[in-house]
Amino acid sequence: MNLNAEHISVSLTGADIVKDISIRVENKQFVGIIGPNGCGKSTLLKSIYKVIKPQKGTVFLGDKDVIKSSARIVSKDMGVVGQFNDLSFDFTVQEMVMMGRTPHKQLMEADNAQDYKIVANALARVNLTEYADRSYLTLSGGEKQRVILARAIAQEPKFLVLDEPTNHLDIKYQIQILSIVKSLNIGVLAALHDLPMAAAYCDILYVIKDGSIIASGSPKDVLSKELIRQVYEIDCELYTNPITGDLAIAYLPLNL
Ligand SMILES: Nc1ncnc2c1ncn2[C@@H]1O[C@H](COP(=O)(O)OP(=O)(O)OP(=O)(O)O)[C@@H](O)[C@H]1O
Repeated sequence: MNLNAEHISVSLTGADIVKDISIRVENKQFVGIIGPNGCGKSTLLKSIYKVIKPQKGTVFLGDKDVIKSSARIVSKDMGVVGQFNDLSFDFTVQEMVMMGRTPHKQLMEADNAQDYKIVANALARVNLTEYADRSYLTLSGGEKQRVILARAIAQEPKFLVLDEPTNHLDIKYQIQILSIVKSLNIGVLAALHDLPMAAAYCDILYVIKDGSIIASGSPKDVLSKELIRQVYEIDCELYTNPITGDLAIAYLPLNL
């Protein structure tokens, strides 16, 4: 399913945070958004998944107008793994993941055997089968992150938005989460911090600085030491990892 966000502008408390950004995710592409802390990645994603209403711009998922459609309608197609997933009330892991089934049910419709099967499969996918009866609030940050991904998988979305999905995760689970997301074979828009990881998993990268896109294209075309210096204010050398053949980055010390 294609996502087409055009001319998105968001101002918060008088400050222009997202400035006329357009982003396109073609069917089944994995598209990454990179940029330094505070550049507007989360704000842009929130305006795409309906938490913030942008002052200007349009968002279409397939032929559905995301901004004008109800959250319930959009959630039939769009899954979201946000940055902060804390709750005021406690639920079991299984209950949390079952919430992913809500968009597909009528009001008060009971969970059926098929829902339980989908939830069990989603938990297995993120290696949390044994955690089904655990209290969500007692989990570590990384375990919570995997539960939220399982919830999104149980939702069976046609498009997934991820805001720094590998926060809190150790290296094995960073790789696992991105590999699972890739294997879903649906359109993905993800804000990512780790540049080599973004290069390895994304078909297209958009680079944001101060609320504007300053570069976009394939990771190979976009990532250069000049761009990384311009965006992150750090010197580096890029090279090809001799073992994996992937892009690798050696960051050079800051002169403090
Ligand atoms: N509700 C708000 N009111 C005022 N300013 C806000 C609000 N939400 C976010 N901002 C500001 O907007 C800017 C962009 O924030 P955003 O969370 O989009 O950045 P980000 O690129 O996702 O950063 P990070 O990589 O640190 O998660 C920041 O300066 C932030 O302080």
